[in-house]
Amino acid sequence: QFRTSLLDLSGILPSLSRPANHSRIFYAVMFDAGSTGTRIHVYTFIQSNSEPLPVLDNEMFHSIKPGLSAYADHPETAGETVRMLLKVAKKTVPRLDWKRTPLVLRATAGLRLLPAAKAQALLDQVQLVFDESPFLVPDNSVSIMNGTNEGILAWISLNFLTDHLNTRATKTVGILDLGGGSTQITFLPKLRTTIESAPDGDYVARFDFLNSTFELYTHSYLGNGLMAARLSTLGALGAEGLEWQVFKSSCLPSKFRDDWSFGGLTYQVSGDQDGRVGYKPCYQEVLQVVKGIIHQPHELEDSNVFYAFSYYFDRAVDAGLINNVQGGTVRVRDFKKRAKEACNKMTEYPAVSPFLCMDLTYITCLLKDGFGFKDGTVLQLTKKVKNVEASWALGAMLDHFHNLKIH
Ligand SMILES: Nc1ccn([C@@H]2O[C@H](COP(=O)(O)OP(=O)(O)O)[C@@H](O)[C@H]2O)c(=O)n1
Repeated sequence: QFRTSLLDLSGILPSLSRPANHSRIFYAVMFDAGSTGTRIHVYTFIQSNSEPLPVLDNEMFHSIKPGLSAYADHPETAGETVRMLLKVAKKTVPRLDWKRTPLVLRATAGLRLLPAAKAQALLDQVQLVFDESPFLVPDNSVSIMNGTNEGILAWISLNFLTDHLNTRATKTVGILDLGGGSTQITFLPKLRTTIESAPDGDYVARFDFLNSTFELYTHSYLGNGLMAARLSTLGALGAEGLEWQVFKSSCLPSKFRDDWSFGGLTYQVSGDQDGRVGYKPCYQEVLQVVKGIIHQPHELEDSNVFYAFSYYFDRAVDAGLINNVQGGTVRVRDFKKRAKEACNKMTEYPAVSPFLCMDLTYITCLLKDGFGFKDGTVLQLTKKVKNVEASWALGAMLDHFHNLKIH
């Protein structure tokens, strides 16, 4: 059932279709509970009488910061966030459709990084808000998604939106997702060796499509999202004594000092007044977060085109590499060039964004010394495709309706 559905959707998705005479509109709501924010995606689908399956007509998107994990010690406030976002669903979905419109929430790295009991308390609050709502609450509507699914579902979303999942398509696109807590790489290998030489564990995943099984290289690195990487670089990940410790880095302007929060904790951070500052020492620091942790897939060069989104997109905008609406293509060496500029300009304090040097250097290091991309590799930086968010959320909605049997 999924095959035909996905095929059908992918063929017609690009155009904003008008409902034909005897067509029915239906809605579905996906919440993305990320480490840095919570987002709602309200999808409008059209089911026509003549077609067995629906077409994606529209996505309504809204986000709130910070993420649910910021309320680890106040779970009711997390429920409040979701209740606020539900207003978007109430505005978008006509009242008569509420009771058959499903609500689903999937949490990612923010909740994965919390102690299980604290994460569960947050999910319980969300469940309460869902149960009180006038919408349809399916079984398993609130949960933490595993990293493999996060990578695979984002791959499905992006390939679906770029028309690479139809029968005529001969190639697919890879995805690079840089979240706050975790980062994902997913692509369809051309070479058997890529699968065979992948480490044991969660590096290969499959799902069925078009009479064949797609076998993807995919991995989610927990702790290698951009915000978690900042903490590791500062030596603050899992540290004690946050009240009195000041975490220093050569990636920050030397005169900079501030409080910085992630995952419900606040850290005092500063530049290194006496030590070295700039791109080179910074690269050595961020390398510790990447070296020996990130696996280099066997094939990357002249493999698929990679779509990069989330923080890859945001930081490329901050660095002036791309337009914040259209996105565009950049090479790995462009990130490197801007990282050097940002780091070697830090003496001109106050810097506009004190973490730009660290973030751009980490992205450069992750791409080169982490995944093993070459300086000349081209990345397609994307925020939206055909007005739909580049994210795992659409793939997760398709999985909800059609059970993609990811394994
Ligand atoms: N639909 C979305 C979801 C995330 N993002 C961006 O992705 C980054 C962080 O992702 P996240 O908070 O979900 O992190 P993880 O929990 O996945 O590690 C932020 O820059 C968000 O603004 C986005 O631009 N659009």
